[in-house]
Amino acid sequence: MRVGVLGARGKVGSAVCRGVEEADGLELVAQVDVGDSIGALDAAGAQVAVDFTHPDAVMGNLQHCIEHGIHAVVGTTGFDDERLQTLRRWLADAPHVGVLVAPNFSIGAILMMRFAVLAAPHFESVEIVELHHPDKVDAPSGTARRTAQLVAAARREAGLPPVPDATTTSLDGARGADVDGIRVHGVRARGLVAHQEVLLGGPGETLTIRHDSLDRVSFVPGVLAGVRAVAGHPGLTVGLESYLGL
Ligand SMILES: NC(=O)C1=CN([C@@H]2O[C@H](COP(=O)(O)OP(=O)(O)OC[C@H]3O[C@@H](n4cnc5c(N)ncnc54)[C@H](OP(=O)(O)O)[C@@H]3O)[C@@H](O)[C@H]2O)C=CC1
Ligand SMILES: O=C(O)C1=N[C@H](C(=O)O)C[C@H](O)C1
Repeated sequence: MRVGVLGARGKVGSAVCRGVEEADGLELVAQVDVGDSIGALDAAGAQVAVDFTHPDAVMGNLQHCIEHGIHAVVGTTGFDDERLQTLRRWLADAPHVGVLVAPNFSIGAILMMRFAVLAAPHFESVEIVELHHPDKVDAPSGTARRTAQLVAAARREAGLPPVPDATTTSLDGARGADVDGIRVHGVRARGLVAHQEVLLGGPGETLTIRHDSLDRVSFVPGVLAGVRAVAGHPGLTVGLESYLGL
């Protein structure tokens, strides 16, 4: 399978390029970064494009891929409902093309989200703390947003009331961002890569579910699994977990 990488000189993109080069049955045919033409994908006959670029760049890249019949595996963050709807509209005109958008490709993070969903109905309180390197441009992280949305849905389904919080006076930001009623806190510090805690609380106990990506190689096996599977999943898929049956 012929693979092109967008954001090829970036922190994750460069790890993905190495992963593709070392993988059986995959051929790295295009490496595109700022200043390069995205047309290099079509010129090289790429069948799948992997995007780890920037929230401001990813939609333009995906429009190009879909129009040129190139499947896409997307790690770049910044996807809200409106962007996902736009992708679905573009894909309706290209029914054979598959696009996978995954907020996190590491297996540990996917399981952390799954465990959080399992635990959510059993605890009165839940908050999320995401911790990242200070070069990250978006907050909260895509993973934290997705976790909060999934946890909120699990709580709703279980008929839980809103998370208790007696705060009536606070400094701006002191209680974090509100994502579907779940508080999400962001930490940025040199030395960190990508980390998240889901803190659940009930009478007399807390449960903390924590995941740490200590190296960006943690994302590569999931990306390669996405690359191998995306052509068999036409249309839009959100989250690698659907491909893994989780
Ligand atoms: N889903 C997941 O598992 C993960 C997702 N991410 C997400 O992936 C994205 C990239 O992260 P990271 O690698 O750390 O960031 P980096 O800034 O290290 O890499 C992004 C690269 O993309 C380049 N770039 C920007 N715009 C374009 C464009 N239009 N075409 C081609 N290349 C472009 C950047 O160039 P320049 O520096 O010159 O702007 C840079 O080289 C972020 O949104 C991040 O949140 C990160 C880790 C895991
Ligand atoms: O920017 C990063 O580094 C990461 N971005 C993704 C996110 O926003 O969730 C995935 C991971 O947390 C690393």
